[in-house]
Amino acid sequence: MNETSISIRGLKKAFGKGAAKKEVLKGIDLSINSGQIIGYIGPNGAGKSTTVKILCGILTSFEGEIEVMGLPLRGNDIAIKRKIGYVPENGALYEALTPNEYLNLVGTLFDMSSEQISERSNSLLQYFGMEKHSHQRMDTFSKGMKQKILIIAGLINNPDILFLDEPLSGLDANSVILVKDMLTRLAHQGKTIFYSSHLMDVVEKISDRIILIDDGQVVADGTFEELQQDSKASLEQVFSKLTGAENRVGESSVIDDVFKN
Ligand SMILES: Nc1ncnc2c1ncn2[C@@H]1O[C@H](COP(=O)(O)OP(=O)(O)OP(=O)(O)O)[C@@H](O)[C@H]1O
Repeated sequence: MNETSISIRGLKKAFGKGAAKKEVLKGIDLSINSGQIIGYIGPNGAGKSTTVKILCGILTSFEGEIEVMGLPLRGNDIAIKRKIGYVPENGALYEALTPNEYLNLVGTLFDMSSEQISERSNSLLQYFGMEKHSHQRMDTFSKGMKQKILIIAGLINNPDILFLDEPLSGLDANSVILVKDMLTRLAHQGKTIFYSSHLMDVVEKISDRIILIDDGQVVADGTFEELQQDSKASLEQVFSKLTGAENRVGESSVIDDVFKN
């Protein structure tokens, strides 16, 4: 169980060149164990999605050393992609397809047999109450229905590590419960869950360890209780305190000024 599944040393990432160069990740060091739910949080633009895209082998240029399940990411991205799942923030589905067709396509890319694909996708479609829509074109789906298919697609290959970038967007309260329960069970099975989200109440409840980044650097790392530092603060309050938003609250009087007439 608790072996290192992701090791990150001195991770830096910049976009653009010359005067337009922007450093987004400024030296991240993390060691993440399997069987844990990692809540990866931070303000807008802090570098969360960039980190996830690098770890999933989508962004291939970066500085530093990363190992995923003992394999250096550089040079092994295909082997690693076989063992991970990724639920992107703004996932593009092939919407002219039905869920069955789409999941079949994704499973085939992972070299799964058609029996394996239909067994796993049927169970997951049923779990999310989507089995009755399995033959319906996805361009007729609501946002939440599409999101459920993205989550199922991220799990179809039975990944050892599941990366989720704001996975609950569009999901109703019942579906959020289903996802939370599912992630907890998957972690108990030994999978690593790398969960990036702005929904502090969910992160607070499900994470074994919370990593807060701000401006491309880790500013807090620990269990929720450790981040609270003997206070009764909610994760939202801890977040505000550590990322400076707490000091900006008074500025909301600007709103009164703007709309006073
Ligand atoms: N392809 C790109 N080219 C240039 N800049 C980029 C690119 N992708 C991301 N950035 C910049 O990198 C910074 C971090 O972006 P990122 O998407 O990682 O933030 P985030 O923490 O996920 O934010 P959010 O919570 O708003 O989703 C932002 O300033 C963004 O503008």
